[in-house]
Amino acid sequence: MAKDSYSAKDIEILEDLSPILHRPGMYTDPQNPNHALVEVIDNAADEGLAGFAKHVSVILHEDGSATVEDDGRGIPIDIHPKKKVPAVQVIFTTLHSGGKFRKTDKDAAYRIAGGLHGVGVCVSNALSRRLEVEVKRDGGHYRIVFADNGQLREPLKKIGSVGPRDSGTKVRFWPDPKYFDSPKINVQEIAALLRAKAMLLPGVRFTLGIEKKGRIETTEWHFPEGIRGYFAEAIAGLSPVAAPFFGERYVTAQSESDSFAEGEGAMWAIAWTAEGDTVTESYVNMIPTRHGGTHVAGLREGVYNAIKNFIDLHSMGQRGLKIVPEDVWSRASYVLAVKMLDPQFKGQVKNELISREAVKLTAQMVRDPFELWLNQHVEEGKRIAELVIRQAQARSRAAQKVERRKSSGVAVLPGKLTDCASDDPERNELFIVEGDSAGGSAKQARDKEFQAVLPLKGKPKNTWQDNPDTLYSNKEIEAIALAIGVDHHKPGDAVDLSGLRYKRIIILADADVDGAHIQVLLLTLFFRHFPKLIERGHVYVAQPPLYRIDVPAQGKGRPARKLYALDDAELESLLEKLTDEGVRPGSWTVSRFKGLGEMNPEQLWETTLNPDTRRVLPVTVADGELHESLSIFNMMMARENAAQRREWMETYGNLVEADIT
Ligand SMILES: Nc1ncnc2c1ncn2[C@@H]1O[C@H](COP(=O)(O)OP(=O)(O)OP(=O)(O)O)[C@@H](O)[C@H]1O
Repeated sequence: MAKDSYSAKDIEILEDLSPILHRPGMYTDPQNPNHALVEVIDNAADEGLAGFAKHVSVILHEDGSATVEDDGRGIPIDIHPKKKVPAVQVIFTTLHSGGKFRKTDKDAAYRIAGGLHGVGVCVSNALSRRLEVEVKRDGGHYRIVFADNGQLREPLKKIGSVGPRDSGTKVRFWPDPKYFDSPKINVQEIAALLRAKAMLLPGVRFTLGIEKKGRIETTEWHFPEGIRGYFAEAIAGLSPVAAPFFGERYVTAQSESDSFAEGEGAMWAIAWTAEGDTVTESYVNMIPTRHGGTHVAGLREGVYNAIKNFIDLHSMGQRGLKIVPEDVWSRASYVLAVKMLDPQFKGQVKNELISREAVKLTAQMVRDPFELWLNQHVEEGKRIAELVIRQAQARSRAAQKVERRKSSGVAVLPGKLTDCASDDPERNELFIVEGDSAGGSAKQARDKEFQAVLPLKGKPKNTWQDNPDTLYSNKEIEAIALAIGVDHHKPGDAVDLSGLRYKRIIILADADVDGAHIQVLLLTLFFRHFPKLIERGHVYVAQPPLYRIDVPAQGKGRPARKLYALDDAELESLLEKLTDEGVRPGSWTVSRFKGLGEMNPEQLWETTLNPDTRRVLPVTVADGELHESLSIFNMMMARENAAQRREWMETYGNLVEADIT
């Protein structure tokens, strides 16, 4: 349990404020003030998660302001040792100040929490005309007020006394309309959020009051049965083919895991329906992840493996019919709530989880209990399996149709291509890889089922000037065209893409100068001779990491970790973050990958190939901008444009960082 001597010394500072007002879009969703309110609610809920708050109340006032009150420990008000002002003032005015960084310490003020960057309420304060905080703790009732986008208006003052056990925080703020497209808080979204938090924290009462004509109408959410009651309401109206499967599993001191820390794990509810919409909700440390992420990928993986085993065990499979994860997943409705020490989200709005280890964590937690459940509920299991098999049949019929169409214009596939097993172009991916050695690693690491590899020998030709008639005289270029199944064309041509053999064509090159050159040459080929593939979003560039960081275990509370960084900037910020977490600088080892060939298959799979955990950049052009991109290519790639190119480099060259290692 987190310690309860939570005070100013627990509040650490990483950086000074102000960037929020310059670039609000980087810190908040400018549609409406919901995100600013959610940050305040998340803090109150984190007090509930840490075991202190029992009631969180939200009131939306008629004047557009909102109040959030909790009965947790109260924000510390003592003088901050570094800043020499009360901690509560530091928290609302200093970016990256908070009590949630230190995860390694078993008695840190918060171990598992939705907050992590120490940015949240600074955003709410900076984007407000006025913000008032009241804190009750240690027998005193205190108040501090900010105004005009985060300026201190009334310093912290004791305004009364309270009983020794009375504690908590109350924040009221008036969003500044000039930062939002609409100044109105979206009530439905807040209600859904509080409802979900009530399900995730069955011991905490959540209420939402709406002020109308001076009176407050209050709704309360309470799910004594937690996720069961909540999920039953969520799927009411759908008819699942079998009873929902509920489960909950966390790493405990006894069940020591070598990859995960005590308290990490997941809770879930899942059911399958033959038709209708599906419910798909996911949370990380009680933060809703509207766009899902790696934890959802882990649930999918765990559930897929369990069902596949069940189908094999009960000999329900059919010859030649392959079950793929999508068959299991497309009709699943679920609510998933994961707890982890150190989640990484895409951006401060936290809509999507990107922590790679969440895939393994969730899959591990879910798989065994689900297999067990299926085998204890064989009838239910069979009905789910039948639905999955029907999905697989439908998918395979659709793919066969495409295959038949394709085989009419038979072309021989290039000998260098290591193709995938699946015939379904909707799933399949082609990696165009630099060099035979990297090609070999990619072949070992890939999922043979849907990932094909085409290794290139050395640098591909610069095809900018090539005449379409002679394009294929270069064997490498011909191999690419044959593999993808689409003929070269010009912008604006009516192109038949029905022969396209892969939905994604991914350029995979080393993260160095040669790799960048190869990327440019291949992009030149696609932009110049296969522009439709770019317009339709089929071309991607893989982003293999440049660095690997091995972080040793931090006592019993935190197992050893393997982290990856894309470039120097990411490496620097990762190391800073580790230091903030309390990891001793220098206790980690950083290794630089010299090339793709240096990664072992498992690393290459995890960082670059696995769709759930890899990083790839889609190559896109905005509508109507293809011609502009082409003219830049023309300047860069055409032989006769050397003078123009030099001029461009003299003007913009300083913006390009040369990698000269
Ligand atoms: N209601 C509250 N009760 C107790 N402490 C609070 C409360 N609200 C904020 N705090 C303290 O203030 C700190 C800063 O909060 P803030 O919202 O700025 O960042 P965070 O929650 O740490 O991270 P994030 O930027 O991801 O939201 C918290 O870490 C916590 O220590």
